[in-house]
Amino acid sequence: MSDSPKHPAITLKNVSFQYAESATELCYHDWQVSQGERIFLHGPSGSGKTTLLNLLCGILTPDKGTVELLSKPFSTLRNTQRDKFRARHIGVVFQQFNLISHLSVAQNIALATHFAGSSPPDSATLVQLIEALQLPPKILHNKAGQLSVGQQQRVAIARALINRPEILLVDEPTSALDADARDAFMKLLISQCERYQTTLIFVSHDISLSDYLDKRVALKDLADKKESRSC
Ligand SMILES: Nc1ncnc2c1ncn2[C@@H]1O[C@H](COP(=O)(O)OP(=O)(O)OP(=O)(O)O)[C@@H](O)[C@H]1O
Repeated sequence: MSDSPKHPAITLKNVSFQYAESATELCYHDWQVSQGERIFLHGPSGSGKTTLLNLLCGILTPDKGTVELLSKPFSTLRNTQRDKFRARHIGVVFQQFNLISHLSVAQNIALATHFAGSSPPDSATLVQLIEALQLPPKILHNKAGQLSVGQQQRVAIARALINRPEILLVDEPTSALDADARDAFMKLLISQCERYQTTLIFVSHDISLSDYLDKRVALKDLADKKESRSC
Protein backbone atom coordinates (compact mmCIF):
# COMPACT_ATOMS: atom_id res chain seq x y z
CA MET A 1 0.00 0.00 0.00
CA SER A 2 1.50 3.37 -0.98
CA ASP A 3 1.16 6.43 1.25
CA SER A 4 -0.43 9.39 -0.49
CA PRO A 5 1.92 12.41 -0.62
CA LYS A 6 1.57 14.63 2.43
CA HIS A 7 1.24 18.34 1.80
CA PRO A 8 2.47 20.85 4.36
CA ALA A 9 -0.22 22.17 6.69
CA ILE A 10 2.10 24.53 8.56
CA THR A 11 5.37 26.08 7.44
CA LEU A 12 7.32 28.50 9.65
CA LYS A 13 10.11 30.40 7.91
CA ASN A 14 12.51 32.52 9.92
CA VAL A 15 9.79 33.68 12.35
CA SER A 16 10.53 35.98 15.26
CA PHE A 17 8.27 37.90 17.59
CA GLN A 18 8.77 40.34 20.48
CA TYR A 19 6.02 41.62 22.78
CA ALA A 20 5.90 45.41 23.05
CA GLU A 21 6.84 45.50 26.74
CA SER A 22 9.36 42.71 26.65
CA ALA A 23 13.14 42.79 26.29
CA THR A 24 13.08 39.23 24.97
CA GLU A 25 12.68 38.19 21.38
CA LEU A 26 11.25 34.78 20.58
CA CYS A 27 12.85 33.24 17.49
CA TYR A 28 11.27 30.14 16.00
CA HIS A 29 13.28 27.79 13.81
CA ASP A 30 12.05 26.81 10.39
CA TRP A 31 9.42 24.12 10.90
CA GLN A 32 7.05 22.14 8.75
CA VAL A 33 4.06 20.07 9.83
CA SER A 34 2.36 17.80 7.29
CA GLN A 35 -1.38 17.67 6.78
CA GLY A 36 -2.94 15.16 9.13
CA GLU A 37 0.04 15.11 11.52
CA ARG A 38 -0.70 15.32 15.24
CA ILE A 39 1.97 17.07 17.28
CA PHE A 40 2.39 17.18 21.05
CA LEU A 41 4.19 20.44 21.88
CA HIS A 42 5.70 20.83 25.33
CA GLY A 43 8.19 23.00 27.18
CA PRO A 44 8.68 24.97 30.37
CA SER A 45 6.39 27.79 31.35
CA GLY A 46 7.26 30.98 29.50
CA SER A 47 9.15 29.22 26.70
CA GLY A 48 6.79 30.47 23.98
CA LYS A 49 4.20 27.76 23.31
CA THR A 50 1.13 30.00 23.56
CA THR A 51 2.88 32.68 21.54
CA LEU A 52 3.49 30.11 18.81
CA LEU A 53 -0.18 29.07 18.79
CA ASN A 54 -1.18 32.73 18.60
CA LEU A 55 1.16 33.20 15.62
CA LEU A 56 -0.35 30.10 13.99
CA CYS A 57 -3.91 31.36 14.35
CA GLY A 58 -3.08 34.95 13.43
CA ILE A 59 -3.90 36.58 16.78
CA LEU A 60 -0.25 37.68 16.59
CA THR A 61 1.74 38.36 13.43
CA PRO A 62 5.49 37.78 13.19
CA ASP A 63 7.88 40.74 13.32
CA LYS A 64 10.04 38.86 10.87
CA GLY A 65 9.55 35.76 8.74
CA THR A 66 6.37 34.10 7.55
CA VAL A 67 3.76 31.58 8.65
CA GLU A 68 2.30 29.62 5.74
CA LEU A 69 -0.80 27.54 6.33
CA LEU A 70 -2.11 25.06 3.75
CA SER A 71 0.42 26.60 1.33
CA LYS A 72 -1.12 30.09 1.71
CA PRO A 73 0.97 33.04 2.99
CA PHE A 74 -1.22 33.31 6.09
CA SER A 75 0.82 35.79 8.14
CA THR A 76 1.07 38.30 5.30
CA LEU A 77 -2.62 38.26 4.35
CA ARG A 78 -4.58 41.43 5.02
CA ASN A 79 -6.40 41.39 8.36
CA THR A 80 -9.83 40.69 6.88
CA GLN A 81 -8.48 37.88 4.67
CA ARG A 82 -6.62 36.41 7.62
CA ASP A 83 -9.76 36.51 9.79
CA LYS A 84 -11.70 34.74 7.05
CA PHE A 85 -8.98 32.14 6.57
CA ARG A 86 -8.87 31.51 10.31
CA ALA A 87 -12.63 31.10 10.56
CA ARG A 88 -12.72 28.65 7.66
CA HIS A 89 -9.60 26.57 8.15
CA ILE A 90 -8.46 26.79 11.79
CA GLY A 91 -10.16 25.55 14.94
CA VAL A 92 -8.88 26.73 18.32
CA VAL A 93 -9.49 25.42 21.81
CA PHE A 94 -7.66 27.62 24.25
CA GLN A 95 -7.43 27.38 28.03
CA GLN A 96 -10.40 29.63 28.74
CA PHE A 97 -12.71 28.06 26.10
CA ASN A 98 -14.15 31.55 25.33
CA LEU A 99 -17.76 30.39 25.22
CA ILE A 100 -20.39 33.11 25.49
CA SER A 101 -22.11 32.24 28.73
CA HIS A 102 -25.55 33.76 28.06
CA LEU A 103 -25.89 32.03 24.67
CA SER A 104 -27.05 28.43 24.28
CA VAL A 105 -24.65 25.68 23.31
CA ALA A 106 -26.22 25.58 19.82
CA GLN A 107 -25.80 29.34 19.44
CA ASN A 108 -22.18 29.19 20.57
CA ILE A 109 -21.42 26.53 17.96
CA ALA A 110 -23.38 28.38 15.27
CA LEU A 111 -21.24 31.48 15.83
CA ALA A 112 -18.27 29.63 14.35
CA THR A 113 -20.17 28.98 11.11
CA HIS A 114 -21.33 32.60 11.06
CA PHE A 115 -17.72 33.86 11.25
CA ALA A 116 -16.70 31.39 8.53
CA GLY A 117 -19.41 32.82 6.26
CA SER A 118 -21.17 29.45 5.97
CA SER A 119 -24.80 28.65 6.62
CA PRO A 120 -25.82 27.82 10.19
CA PRO A 121 -25.52 24.13 11.06
CA ASP A 122 -28.74 22.13 10.72
CA SER A 123 -29.96 20.38 13.82
CA ALA A 124 -28.99 16.90 12.53
CA THR A 125 -25.36 18.05 12.12
CA LEU A 126 -25.36 19.61 15.58
CA VAL A 127 -26.80 16.49 17.20
CA GLN A 128 -24.32 14.24 15.39
CA LEU A 129 -21.36 16.33 16.50
CA ILE A 130 -22.55 16.72 20.07
CA GLU A 131 -23.23 12.98 20.36
CA ALA A 132 -19.80 12.17 18.91
CA LEU A 133 -18.41 14.22 21.80
CA GLN A 134 -20.53 12.15 24.18
CA LEU A 135 -22.88 14.93 25.24
CA PRO A 136 -26.67 14.54 25.30
CA PRO A 137 -28.41 16.41 22.45
CA LYS A 138 -30.66 18.28 24.89
CA ILE A 139 -27.58 20.16 26.10
CA LEU A 140 -27.74 22.15 22.84
CA HIS A 141 -30.50 24.26 24.45
CA ASN A 142 -28.63 24.91 27.71
CA LYS A 143 -26.82 28.17 28.30
CA ALA A 144 -23.04 27.74 28.08
CA GLY A 145 -22.69 29.39 31.48
CA GLN A 146 -24.61 26.53 33.10
CA LEU A 147 -22.23 23.78 31.99
CA SER A 148 -19.57 21.94 33.96
CA VAL A 149 -15.94 22.49 32.99
CA GLY A 150 -15.81 19.09 31.25
CA GLN A 151 -18.97 19.91 29.28
CA GLN A 152 -17.61 23.33 28.34
CA GLN A 153 -14.47 21.66 26.99
CA ARG A 154 -16.50 19.39 24.75
CA VAL A 155 -18.61 22.27 23.51
CA ALA A 156 -15.42 24.22 22.79
CA ILE A 157 -14.21 21.23 20.74
CA ALA A 158 -17.58 21.04 18.94
CA ARG A 159 -17.33 24.74 18.12
CA ALA A 160 -13.76 24.27 16.90
CA LEU A 161 -14.75 21.31 14.69
CA ILE A 162 -18.07 22.49 13.23
CA ASN A 163 -16.38 23.95 10.14
CA ARG A 164 -14.22 20.82 9.75
CA PRO A 165 -11.02 22.84 10.00
CA GLU A 166 -7.88 21.44 8.41
CA ILE A 167 -5.85 22.69 11.39
CA LEU A 168 -6.77 22.43 15.07
CA LEU A 169 -4.80 24.28 17.77
CA VAL A 170 -5.37 23.13 21.33
CA ASP A 171 -3.75 24.75 24.38
CA GLU A 172 -3.65 22.89 27.71
CA PRO A 173 -7.27 21.76 27.65
CA THR A 174 -7.18 19.03 30.28
CA SER A 175 -5.76 20.81 33.32
CA ALA A 176 -9.14 20.97 35.10
CA LEU A 177 -10.02 17.30 34.50
CA ASP A 178 -9.42 14.19 36.59
CA ALA A 179 -7.45 11.31 35.04
CA ASP A 180 -10.46 9.36 33.70
CA ALA A 181 -12.13 12.42 32.18
CA ARG A 182 -8.79 13.48 30.69
CA ASP A 183 -8.28 10.12 28.96
CA ALA A 184 -11.85 10.13 27.64
CA PHE A 185 -11.36 13.68 26.36
CA MET A 186 -8.12 12.75 24.57
CA LYS A 187 -9.67 9.71 22.90
CA LEU A 188 -12.57 11.80 21.64
CA LEU A 189 -10.30 14.54 20.38
CA ILE A 190 -8.02 12.14 18.51
CA SER A 191 -10.92 10.17 17.02
CA GLN A 192 -12.41 13.38 15.67
CA CYS A 193 -9.05 14.42 14.19
CA GLU A 194 -8.57 10.99 12.60
CA ARG A 195 -12.02 11.14 11.10
CA TYR A 196 -11.34 14.41 9.28
CA GLN A 197 -7.54 14.07 8.83
CA THR A 198 -7.13 17.23 10.89
CA THR A 199 -3.64 18.54 11.59
CA LEU A 200 -3.40 18.95 15.36
CA ILE A 201 -1.01 21.03 17.45
CA PHE A 202 -1.65 20.09 21.05
CA VAL A 203 0.12 22.01 23.83
CA SER A 204 0.35 20.58 27.33
CA HIS A 205 2.66 20.28 30.31
CA ASP A 206 1.34 16.76 30.88
CA ILE A 207 3.86 14.59 29.02
CA SER A 208 1.76 11.46 29.61
CA LEU A 209 -0.72 12.83 27.04
CA SER A 210 1.92 12.67 24.32
CA ASP A 211 1.14 8.95 23.86
CA TYR A 212 -2.08 10.00 22.12
CA LEU A 213 -0.23 11.97 19.43
CA ASP A 214 2.10 11.05 16.55
CA LYS A 215 5.10 13.15 17.44
CA ARG A 216 6.49 14.94 20.46
CA VAL A 217 8.20 18.32 19.92
CA ALA A 218 10.06 20.18 22.67
CA LEU A 219 9.79 23.92 22.30
CA LYS A 220 13.50 24.29 23.13
CA ASP A 221 14.22 22.47 19.84
CA LEU A 222 11.95 24.85 18.00
CA ALA A 223 12.69 28.26 19.47
CA ASP A 224 15.34 30.44 21.08
CA LYS A 225 14.81 33.36 23.43
CA LYS A 226 17.15 36.27 22.79
CA GLU A 227 17.65 39.35 24.91
CA SER A 228 17.74 41.66 21.92
CA ARG A 229 16.60 41.71 18.31
CA SER A 230 19.39 39.44 17.22
CA CYS A 231 17.85 36.52 15.34
N1 LIG B 1 1.32 39.93 26.51
C1 LIG B 1 2.62 39.77 26.80
N2 LIG B 1 3.41 40.85 26.99
C2 LIG B 1 4.74 40.71 27.24
N3 LIG B 1 5.37 39.52 27.34
C3 LIG B 1 4.62 38.40 27.18
C4 LIG B 1 3.21 38.47 26.91
N4 LIG B 1 2.75 37.20 26.78
C5 LIG B 1 3.81 36.38 26.98
N5 LIG B 1 4.92 37.10 27.22
C6 LIG B 1 6.28 36.57 27.45
O1 LIG B 1 6.64 35.81 26.30
C7 LIG B 1 7.32 34.62 26.69
C8 LIG B 1 6.58 33.40 26.12
O2 LIG B 1 5.28 33.33 26.75
P1 LIG B 1 4.23 32.20 26.37
O3 LIG B 1 2.96 32.55 27.04
O4 LIG B 1 4.22 32.03 24.89
O5 LIG B 1 4.91 30.92 27.04
P2 LIG B 1 4.30 29.48 27.31
O6 LIG B 1 5.37 28.52 26.95
O7 LIG B 1 2.99 29.33 26.61
O8 LIG B 1 4.04 29.51 28.87
P3 LIG B 1 2.97 28.70 29.77
O9 LIG B 1 3.39 27.26 29.66
O10 LIG B 1 3.18 29.25 31.13
O11 LIG B 1 1.60 28.98 29.21
C9 LIG B 1 7.41 34.64 28.20
O12 LIG B 1 8.68 35.14 28.56
C10 LIG B 1 6.30 35.60 28.60
O13 LIG B 1 6.63 36.27 29.82
